Amino acid sequence: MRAEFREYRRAFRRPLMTAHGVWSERRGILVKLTDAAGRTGYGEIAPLPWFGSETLEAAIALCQSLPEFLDLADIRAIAPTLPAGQFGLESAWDSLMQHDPRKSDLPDWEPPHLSALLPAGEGAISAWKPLWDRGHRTFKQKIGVGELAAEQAAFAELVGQLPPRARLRLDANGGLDWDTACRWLEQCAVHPQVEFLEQPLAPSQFDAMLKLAERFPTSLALDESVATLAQLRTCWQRGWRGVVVIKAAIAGFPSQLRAFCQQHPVDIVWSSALETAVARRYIQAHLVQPENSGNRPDRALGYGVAHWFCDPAFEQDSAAALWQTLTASAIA
Ligand SMILES: O=C(O)CCC(=O)c1ccccc1C(=O)O
Ligand SMILES: [Mg+2]
Repeated sequence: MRAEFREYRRAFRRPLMTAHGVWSERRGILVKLTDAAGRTGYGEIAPLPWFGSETLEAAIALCQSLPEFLDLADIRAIAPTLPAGQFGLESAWDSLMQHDPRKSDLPDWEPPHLSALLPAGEGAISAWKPLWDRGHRTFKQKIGVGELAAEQAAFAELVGQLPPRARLRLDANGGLDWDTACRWLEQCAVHPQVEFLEQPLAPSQFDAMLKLAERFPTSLALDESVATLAQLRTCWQRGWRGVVVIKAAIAGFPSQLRAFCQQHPVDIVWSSALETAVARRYIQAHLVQPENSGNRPDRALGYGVAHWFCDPAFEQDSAAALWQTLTASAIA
């Protein structure tokens, strides 16, 4: 299998504001595998170092270290310290092996609906209605970005406006401490539209997160704590039975993730790492299936972030066309 790699770098239309700071462009790598018969498979390495994956530099070094002609053993040997690399190479391999040109690779079941990401703070108040009118029923808002009092005032206004059957996810990206997490959960307790509070505390605060989950009625979700399959395994072994947000693009080998999800009744929310359509299509076709979605195949997908890139080529379906636009940035 001949392996080629091209780097990409594109701005978002609007930056993602989280407790980690402002993120305004995505960098990553497209992978192209070609077999002796000329069949191709594409994959994407989309690292998220602030989330716990490898850096782009480490991913580039991986691409440079792989042989030009590789087989499955070379892919399986990619170190667990390179989870986005494991995903990108194995998904490219799967795409080549499983691609049947007579068949669409779109799932043959109706996937759960998409959660729409709202701006942080009071920006959400004018943003939710047009999204509701477009059919979104689940929303997500970042918290822990600005000042607590202002964020809680905006939250109260937002939940006051949302129809009772709307669902709202709050995502703190690990930016709260015990006291502020309690103050948020007190607010959430009186607003049944809140589906869950995502990653209130830093991943190092696992035991405190278990305690919080016991103390308040609102569900908690882990995200940064379960960035990779290895972390998901550890949290499961340590007793986490709440929601887990899975960003498959940085979680490691998709085959192992699939096996884990089929063997354990995990309450999964599949979520974007703001990857391009290349990884997104693979994830939606090969992972977001009822049999891989633990006990809750009805959770809205964290993929309501389409059109996040300025460059429309990054949202389109054809990996081959996107590959062509990146000719100038081949990794030698
Ligand atoms: O999960 C979603 O609904 C949207 C995706 C999202 O919020 C996200 C996107 C990129 C990086 C981190 C996160 C996050 O969940 O923290
Ligand atoms: Mg999150």
